[in-house]
Amino acid sequence: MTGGLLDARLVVDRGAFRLDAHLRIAAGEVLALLGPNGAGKTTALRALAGLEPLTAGHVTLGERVLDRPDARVWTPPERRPIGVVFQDYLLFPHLSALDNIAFGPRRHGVDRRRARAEAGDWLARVGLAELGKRKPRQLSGGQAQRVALARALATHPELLLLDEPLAALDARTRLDTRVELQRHLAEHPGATLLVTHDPLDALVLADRLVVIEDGAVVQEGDAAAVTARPRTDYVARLVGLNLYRGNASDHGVRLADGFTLAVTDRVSGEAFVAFRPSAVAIYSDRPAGSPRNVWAATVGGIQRHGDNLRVVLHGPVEAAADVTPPAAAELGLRPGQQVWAAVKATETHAYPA
Ligand SMILES: Nc1ncnc2c1ncn2[C@@H]1O[C@H](COP(=O)(O)OP(=O)(O)OP(=O)(O)O)[C@@H](O)[C@H]1O
Repeated sequence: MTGGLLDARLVVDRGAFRLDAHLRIAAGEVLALLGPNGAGKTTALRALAGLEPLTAGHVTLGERVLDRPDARVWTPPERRPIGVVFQDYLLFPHLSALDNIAFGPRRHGVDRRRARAEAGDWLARVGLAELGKRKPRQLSGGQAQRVALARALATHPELLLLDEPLAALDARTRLDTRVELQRHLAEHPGATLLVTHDPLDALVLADRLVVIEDGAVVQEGDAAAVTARPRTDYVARLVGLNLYRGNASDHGVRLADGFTLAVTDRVSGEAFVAFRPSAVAIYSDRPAGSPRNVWAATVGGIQRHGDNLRVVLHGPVEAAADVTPPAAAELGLRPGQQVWAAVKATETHAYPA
C-alpha cells in the first residue's frame, strides 16, 4: 500500500459490544471488510460516515482530521467528503432517478442545472440514461443499486463506503452488477471500503481484505495471503479449508486433544494446519500403510456441495470432506456411520500461529 488516504482508528462502545479497529486505505485502493454477523462491520462503516459517534480514536482523510473525540474534532456526515451506498440503497422515493443523483452535487453547493447535467452523465455511465425520470419504485433492484452508486460517486468522494452493495440482488443480477461495480471501483480515484459477507465479492472487488470478529481485526492482507493462511475458523470456513491449531514438533502438529497431524512444512511451536475438504479421503476399512494421517471418524451431516457431497466427520480431527456422489454411494455414506478418514501429509499446509 502507498500513502494512506484514509487512516482511522475506530473505537465504538455499544454496551457489551466494543469495536476497536484500525483501518488504512490508500487512494484508489478497495478494502473489503469481512466478518460474521454482529462482528461490527456496519458499526465501522457508520462511524466513518459520522453516523455513529466514536468513543475514541480518529478518522483522518488525507490531511484532514474529520473526527477525533479527544481533541473535540467532529465533522457532521454531510460535510465529510464521503459517499455511502447503503445495503437497501435508501433512495429518496419521491425523487426521480436523475434527481436522486443530482441531490449529492446539489448538497455540495452545485447549482441545479449543473447538478442535473452531472447526474445525467452519471446515469449514462451506469447504463441508465433512459431511466432518469423513473421513481425508485419503478426500478429493478439492480437498477436501484446503480442509481445509489451513481449518487454516491457524483459527489467525487475521497472515500466511498459500500455496505453489502450486492446483497439485495438475485444471483443473476448480482453477477452482472458485480462486474460493473468492479469497473466503477477501478475508475474511482479515492479510497473504497466494501463491507461484505460474501467472499466472492471480496475476492473479485477488493485489493485487500480486513477480517473483523467480535469488534477486533483478526486478519488482514491480500486475498492470496488470507486464503493461503487462515487464522480463525471463520476465515477458514470463508475460504473453504479445514483448520487446526496445535503445537509443532519434528513429527507433526499435535492438536489439543492429542492427535498429531503429520505435515511436510517445517514449523515449530504454536502452529496452524490447514487442508482442503477434497484432500480428505474416506474409507470403510482402515487403509493400509503409507505416510498418511489416518483416523477413525463418525459421519455427521452430508450436504450437496457443487458437484460433490460435503461430509462432516466427527472424531479426533473434526473435518469436512468432499466426496463424489459415486464414491458416497459406494461407501453407502449415512449419518452416524463409522468410517476411516485419511489425509496425505503433502496435502496439508502448516504455518506459525
Ligand atoms: N443500536 C444498537 N444498540 C446497541 N447495540 C447494537 C446496536 N446495533 C448493533 N448493535 C450491536 O453491535 C454489534 C455490531 O453490530 P454490527 O451491525 O456493526 O455488526 P455487523 O458486522 O455489521 O453484522 P451484520 O453482518 O449482521 O450486519 C452487535 O453485537 C450488535 O448486537
